[in-house]
Amino acid sequence: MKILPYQPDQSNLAYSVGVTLDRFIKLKQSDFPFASGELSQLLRDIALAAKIVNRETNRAGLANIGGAFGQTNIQGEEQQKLDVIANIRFMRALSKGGEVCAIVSEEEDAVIDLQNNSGKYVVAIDPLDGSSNIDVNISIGTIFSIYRRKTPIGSPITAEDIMQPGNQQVAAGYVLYGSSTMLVYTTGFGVNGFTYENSLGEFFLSHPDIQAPKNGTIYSINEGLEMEWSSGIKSYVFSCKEKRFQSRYIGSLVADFHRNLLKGGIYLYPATSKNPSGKLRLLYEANALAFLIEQAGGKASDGKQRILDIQPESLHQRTPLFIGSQNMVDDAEQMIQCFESEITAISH
Ligand SMILES: O=P(O)(O)OC[C@H]1O[C@](O)(COP(=O)(O)O)[C@@H](O)[C@@H]1O
Ligand SMILES: [Mg+2]
Ligand SMILES: [Mg+2]
Repeated sequence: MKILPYQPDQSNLAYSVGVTLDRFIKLKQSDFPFASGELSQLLRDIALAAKIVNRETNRAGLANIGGAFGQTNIQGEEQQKLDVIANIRFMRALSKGGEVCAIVSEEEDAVIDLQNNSGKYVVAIDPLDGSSNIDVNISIGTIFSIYRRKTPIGSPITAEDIMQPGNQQVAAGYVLYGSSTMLVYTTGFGVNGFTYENSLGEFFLSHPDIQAPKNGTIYSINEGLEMEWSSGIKSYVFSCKEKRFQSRYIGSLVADFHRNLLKGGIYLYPATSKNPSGKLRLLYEANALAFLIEQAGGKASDGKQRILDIQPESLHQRTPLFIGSQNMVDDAEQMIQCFESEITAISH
């Protein structure tokens, strides 16, 4: 009986499909000798729900799942059907998985206690990001943050478990439902992106160890709100125009963030009279993207402080957000603070 050592094929006849997300999670888990596999399973549960929501988004136009749901959420925003569907899908996957004790969702007024005595993790989630783009076939996403609970497993959920600053995240990521569907995440050891291969039903590693360029030439801001900008924001955006930077704004945070993460750029959503604390939510939008951008060598600020150091006070609290390439966010912060200190000086 002949036994030969396996020789990987060199002919390139069958191209390598790459590393699946499952295998990657397993490989990365072995980096942590004391890992018990729960976080790995939780990431798999999120990936499964993402595959289902991906299918729903692909056929949103066909299957009468486009359009408004006919209710508003606690933020007073009209819920889209896909907001509600995505919320149901992620809730179900997270509750069935068994790793999670509580969920904070954009679409739920209160904390959802899964009454799971063995659940170690708290998840904050924006099930469907970019809702205004659902019906017009523009990229949308899902954003998630994962924390370890602070109180003993099995004890009642308390504010201590929920109101954790972003620097306590153990993992965070997003799913982008675009021309291709991608899942990008970090567990605090770099950022990796996976592309969904529909026909195989698998996410494959396509963007290993993503690094955000220190500088960029793209700025993303809703210019329709210019009348409400502070002079610091006006002067920063003007400086971008002077440098002939490109203005790119999709109106889906995940999609704008993803482009700027790969190409270099800055996304700005400042405070406005309509949203004096900014529009984006700290717990399930800003914190996750801030963890990712820092892991990729970029920066995230509210104009004054690091997003990840903000102590949350309410579930759906908003924050101004300046996020992207390190040097661009530094510049924006400097301009914002310089104008604000001038205004303070004048007012005294
Ligand atoms: O329409 P505006 O004011 O520019 O706001 C767009 C921003 O609001 C959001 O749609 C808010 O997120 P949701 O769609 O999850 O509510 C972001 O994705 C996007 O960046
Ligand atoms: Mg959102
Ligand atoms: Mg949303």
